[in-house]
Amino acid sequence: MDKEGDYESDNSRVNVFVRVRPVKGKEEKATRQAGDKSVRISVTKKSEKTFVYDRLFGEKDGQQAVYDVVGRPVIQDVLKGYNGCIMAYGQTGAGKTHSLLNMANGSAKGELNQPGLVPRIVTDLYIAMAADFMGMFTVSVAMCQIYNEQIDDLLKPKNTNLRLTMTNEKSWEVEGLSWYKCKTPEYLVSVISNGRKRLVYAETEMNKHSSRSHAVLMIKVQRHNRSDVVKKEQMEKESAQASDSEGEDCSSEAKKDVVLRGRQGILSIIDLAGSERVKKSKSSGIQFTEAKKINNSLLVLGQCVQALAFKKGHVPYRDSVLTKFLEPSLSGTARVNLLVCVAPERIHANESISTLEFAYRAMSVATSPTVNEMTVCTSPKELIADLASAASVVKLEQTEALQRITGEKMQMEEELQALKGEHEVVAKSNQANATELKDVKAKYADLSEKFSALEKDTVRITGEALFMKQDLKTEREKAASEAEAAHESSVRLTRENGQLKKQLADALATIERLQGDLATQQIQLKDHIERIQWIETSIGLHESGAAEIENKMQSMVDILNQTSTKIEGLEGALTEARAKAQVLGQRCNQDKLQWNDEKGILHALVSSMQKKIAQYEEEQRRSESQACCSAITEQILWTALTSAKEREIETERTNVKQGVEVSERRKAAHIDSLDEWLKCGIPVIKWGRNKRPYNRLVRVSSDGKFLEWVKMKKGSWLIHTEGVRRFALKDVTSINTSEAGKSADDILYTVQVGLPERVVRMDLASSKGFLWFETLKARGLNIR
Ligand SMILES: Nc1ncnc2c1ncn2[C@@H]1O[C@H](COP(=O)(O)OP(=O)(O)OP(=O)(O)O)[C@@H](O)[C@H]1O
Repeated sequence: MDKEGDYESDNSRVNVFVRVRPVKGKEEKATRQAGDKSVRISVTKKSEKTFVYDRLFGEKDGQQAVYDVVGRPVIQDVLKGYNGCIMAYGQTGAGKTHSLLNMANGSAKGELNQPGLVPRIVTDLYIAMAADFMGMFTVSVAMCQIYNEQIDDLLKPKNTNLRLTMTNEKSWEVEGLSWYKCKTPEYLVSVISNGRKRLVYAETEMNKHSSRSHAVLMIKVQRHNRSDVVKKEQMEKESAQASDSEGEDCSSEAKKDVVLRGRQGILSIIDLAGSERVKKSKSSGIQFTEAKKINNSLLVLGQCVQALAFKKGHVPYRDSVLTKFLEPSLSGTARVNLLVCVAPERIHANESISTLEFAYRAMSVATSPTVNEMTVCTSPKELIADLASAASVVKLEQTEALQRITGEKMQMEEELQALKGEHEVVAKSNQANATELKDVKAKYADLSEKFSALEKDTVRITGEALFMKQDLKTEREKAASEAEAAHESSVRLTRENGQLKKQLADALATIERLQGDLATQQIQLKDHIERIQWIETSIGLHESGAAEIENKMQSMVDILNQTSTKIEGLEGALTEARAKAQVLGQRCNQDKLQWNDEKGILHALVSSMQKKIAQYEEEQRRSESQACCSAITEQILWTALTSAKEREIETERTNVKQGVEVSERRKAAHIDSLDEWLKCGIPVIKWGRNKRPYNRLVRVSSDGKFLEWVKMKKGSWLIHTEGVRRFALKDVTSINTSEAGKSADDILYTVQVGLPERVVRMDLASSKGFLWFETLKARGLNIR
């Protein structure tokens, strides 16, 4: 078992790794990672299946992680002489090509930052070879695709429809497939990139760049051990003992009597086309045929894996070109790493489950990889030349390395020297500055001392000069008094005077000279003071920041002071405003009191008005009831006036009832008077909904065709001309009576006019009304 990081590969069976690519867009996920080896998948939300593999790569695992586990161990095996096979299997669009063939040179869109297994394998392969000095390596590459069950060479486009032929080792070989030797990784990558360009891709609904063929890349690595050289005769003896050994037949090459023993490993990297549901991929025409062939070959692959997993006697390798091609790997002589790619979306859950089941079965396929020994015949001369060239390469490398190291060392030394020089210059200038400062300070002290000494001298000399002047004055006075006092010694005195004058002139000259010296010394002193001031200024520059800050602080203090002054002013204004507010408040209180008074007056006014309104309403009620009384009185009068007529009507009714014949004249006279009464109308009181009485008059129109409901003027029995409602007498459907109360006046008359939907009711209550309506009825005026 090989160990890669925390993964231990198992060479006794196919190693299976599952990679779940990131989910696309906002699709719902059906897969869930459970640890670094198992994946859970659910078709519906309730059912969930768990599968365990050699390693699971989730969305966050990048290409390097996949390479470390799937790719790197296989390279080690191939370098040891085993055949290796890395195969990517999965539904279309699940990430097989992304994982295997993405090139570091960005030969396809979006590949640049995520190189897949192939470029990483190439790099590591050449690094491993360079580190193995005792090995002589030959790397060759071949590429082909299985497209519609046909094998085409990808490195030599004219080589199409190649045949698979059985080799001595009972495995299949692609006849006529071109192999290219690659001395450098750059060349190998460029060959692979060119081959990739010839792969058939198409855009489908499931994948914009869908592989339509199974892509096969084969890298053959031959390693001969420089130290493992045998003589031809010895080799022949050995091969006689073990006749099965692979290798070149050197018998025809007499001069090549030296044999180099070695090993050969072929690494096959297979990017299988993805299985697809035609319904989903919407493939049609050529793409439909391609999909059918792809699905069929993958089906046979599944059957082969199933047969191998269950160790069945027959494995249907020959049922498809793909399985024929894969037979050497699947039958166990190679180390096989299967990378199964899965799409995580729930819409692909069924396909993903089939893929995971296939992968799970593949884990049971047993392998027992064997080392491929091989020999190469060569002559001692060739061997020596190879060793010499290898040695020269190493020497060249050594020389180059030495040169490079020496160059770097020299450069570093130069840099060190330059740094040292710079350091010295800086140190010197520091020292010089310190010395200069010291000198200047000493000079300053010296000059200060001299200056104070000069000052003292000046004071002393000035004092002396004053004393001398004083003495001279005294002497003159003395001389004058003496001249006056002793005329005779005037000559002597004059002479003495002259001498004294001379002494005085000398003294004055001395004073003048001393004064000149003093002035010169003062100028020098001034110069020195200025110099010292300049030095002090330059030294004080460092302190200027502090001074500046102090100034700023001072200005801030000033601002603060100004602000406090303003605040004080504002406080004054505030006090003033408060006083004003107090005055206003007082005034407001006064106004409030006044307003309260006015409010009281208003309240009194309102209550008096309310009283007046109540009085007025009372009066109105009284006048209404008076009107009502007058109406009743009038009714009574009316009743009295018409009682005679009533009696006549009664008689008439009795006559009508008894069928008594009334004389024509009498009848006419009576009818006339009745007609008149009907037209005159009957006053009625209508009680409104507001419980108030309203005066109304019910009469028959002058043409005798209408029943009129006449509105009276408010509170009187005067007819309101506009308030007449007319109902055609022919429409009066019924006049009913009902007893509303006990007295005759309480009888309610309901006059119904028109159809039921236009019913107008006139409710009248009076005995006179009864008579009136009875008369109307008796008159038989169209009443139905
Ligand atoms: N692990 C991943 N990380 C990011 N993108 C991925 C990953 N796997 C696949 N993809 C993206 O998904 C898309 C389909 O991937 P890819 O072409 O490799 O699928 P495929 O399995 O080779 O499909 P087909 O069988 O149709 O060729 C590509 O755009 C690819 O960049």
